[in-house]
Amino acid sequence: MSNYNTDSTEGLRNAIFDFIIVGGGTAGLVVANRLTERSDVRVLILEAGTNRLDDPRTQIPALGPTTYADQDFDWDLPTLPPEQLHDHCLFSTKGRTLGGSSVINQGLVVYPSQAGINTWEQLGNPGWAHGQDGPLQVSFANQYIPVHAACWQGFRELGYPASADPIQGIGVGSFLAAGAVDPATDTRSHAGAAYLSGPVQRRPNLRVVTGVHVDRLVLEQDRSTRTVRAMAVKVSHGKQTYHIRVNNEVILAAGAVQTPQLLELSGIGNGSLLRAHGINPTIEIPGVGENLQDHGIFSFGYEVADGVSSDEMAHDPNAAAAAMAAYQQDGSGPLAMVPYICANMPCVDLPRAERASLLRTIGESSGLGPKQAQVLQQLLEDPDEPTSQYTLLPFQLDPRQGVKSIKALMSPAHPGNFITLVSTLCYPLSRGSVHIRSANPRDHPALDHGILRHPVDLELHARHAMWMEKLAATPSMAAVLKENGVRLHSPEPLTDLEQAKKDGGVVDPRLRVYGTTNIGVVDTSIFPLVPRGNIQATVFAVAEKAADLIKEDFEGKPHGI
Ligand SMILES: Cc1cc2nc3c(=O)[nH]c(=O)nc-3n(C[C@H](O)[C@H](O)[C@H](O)COP(=O)(O)OP(=O)(O)OC[C@H]3O[C@@H](n4cnc5c(N)ncnc54)[C@H](O)[C@@H]3O)c2cc1C
Repeated sequence: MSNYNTDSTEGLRNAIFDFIIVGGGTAGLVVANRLTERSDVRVLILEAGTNRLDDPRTQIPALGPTTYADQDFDWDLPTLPPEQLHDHCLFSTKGRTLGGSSVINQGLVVYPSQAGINTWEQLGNPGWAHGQDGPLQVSFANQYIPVHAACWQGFRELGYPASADPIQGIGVGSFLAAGAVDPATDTRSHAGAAYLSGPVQRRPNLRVVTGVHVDRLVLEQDRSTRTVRAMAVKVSHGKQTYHIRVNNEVILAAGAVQTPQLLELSGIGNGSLLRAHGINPTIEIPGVGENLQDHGIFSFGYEVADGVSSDEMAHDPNAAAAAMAAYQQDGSGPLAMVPYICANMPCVDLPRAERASLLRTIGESSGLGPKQAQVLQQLLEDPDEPTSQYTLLPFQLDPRQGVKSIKALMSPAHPGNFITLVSTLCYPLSRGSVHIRSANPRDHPALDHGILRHPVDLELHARHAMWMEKLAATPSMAAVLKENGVRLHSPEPLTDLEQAKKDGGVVDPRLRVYGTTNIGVVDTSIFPLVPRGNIQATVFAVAEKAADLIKEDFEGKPHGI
């Protein structure tokens, strides 16, 4: 499916690599690119999914949603029905293709706040603070329609004009989100395009193999130093399984759900849980798979007034054909990029006394460790930190009862034109978990997003939902919405598809799993605290920094280059 052939497993059985990267996704490709800048380091990327780098659905910016629930692109993982959501199932879309979730995501580039990222240092990770730069192409759309201007104006009417500096991550207020789109080609700039471009693909020291599922790491214990070393990874390819040996280090970059799964399958995790599944624990780290964080989103859909344009290409074949013709002619039109108006909003209608009593409950009713409770309290008390990110989506989301996949959520069920206002919690207090259900690597793990488990999250979600209604009622917004039009709303928060896990002790500040000498983790699973808003910019930044650390460590070794 791509000119870049990554199908062959020939010679892998007897090969040995300096680094093996598990997962050719967002973080994995960054690290591979940076490590292979040194020509004498041999790197292997093992990606379970497909290679669709040449597929138009991965190139045309607005076509990402056409890949959802398609097994060639999306793991479409099931989740546990949480009791606090009256047992409604949530769903979890995750990239299953070279480039990972960055290939299928919505493309918003939102920069984290300085205060939020700086808490990572407070949580015991020296050297992990706010910074920037990299080859990802980021640009602004130019396909604005009246609903964008109305929303922008609506925020102003409520006293929240453009924020001080969304790129530096300071202040609250509305902002125009950039998109991961290369303005020179009008194509999506995902991890594959930015970090696995032609010249990188041709590096002789980089091998990429897709369609190979990593089942577990093969570990060896050094009894004298009481440390564990990864000797190889066990992979399956069709009906075959084999071990691929590693010289230096295995980097786990399989994402927030599958990295903990792989650690547990390899014997690293909570001892009693592993034994219950017949796995002998090699290193007992109880926090593996715990502390899963999910922003959670609430959405309200509004039918727009007659004659106001929004998402006609989603339900009108003529509009879709016109959009494709415009894109093919000069990269213009709604397929080129979906522009997003966003706002970082504090919880404005929460009186000071109520806020104080709400904040007192932070540490009382959740699995938050004291350090996390402390930094979250600090962020929630900070007047310059938002508690929700609002986003205007110029299309229909219909979170009706019984919707079990993101594909159904995004398939227009109503004939009219719609917009959707979404509120996403910035710093959720609820915590979930992800753990294996069995020792079979093909069984999906038990995924519990934890959404709404903490009462503060429920209160903030509810108050932000009410404020979204205020926004919709501003004169500018009301002018573009249909009076008494169809309304679509979440019966409860959806997951926003982001998770991050930190357990107070799975990796050290150089991202190496405790008790091991050569197992690193580089993906969203190592975020100590999920940053506010959409997180891909942070994933790219973290992976860049991680690559520097890995190179430094490699060079510091006696056999280093
Ligand atoms: C639908 C959707 C929309 C999103 N929209 C936005 C947005 O607009 N803006 C934004 O900032 N963020 C967005 N995100 C989030 C962002 O894209 C992700 O957080 C980020 O890309 C995750 O990077 P990662 O490296 O942790 O994991 P991934 O990029 O998911 O990479 C993990 C890789 O590991 C592979 N893998 C897993 N298990 C195995 C195994 N056992 N063996 C081999 N390979 C394996 C997977 O196939 C995958 O390729 C969105 C995410 C999704 C899913």
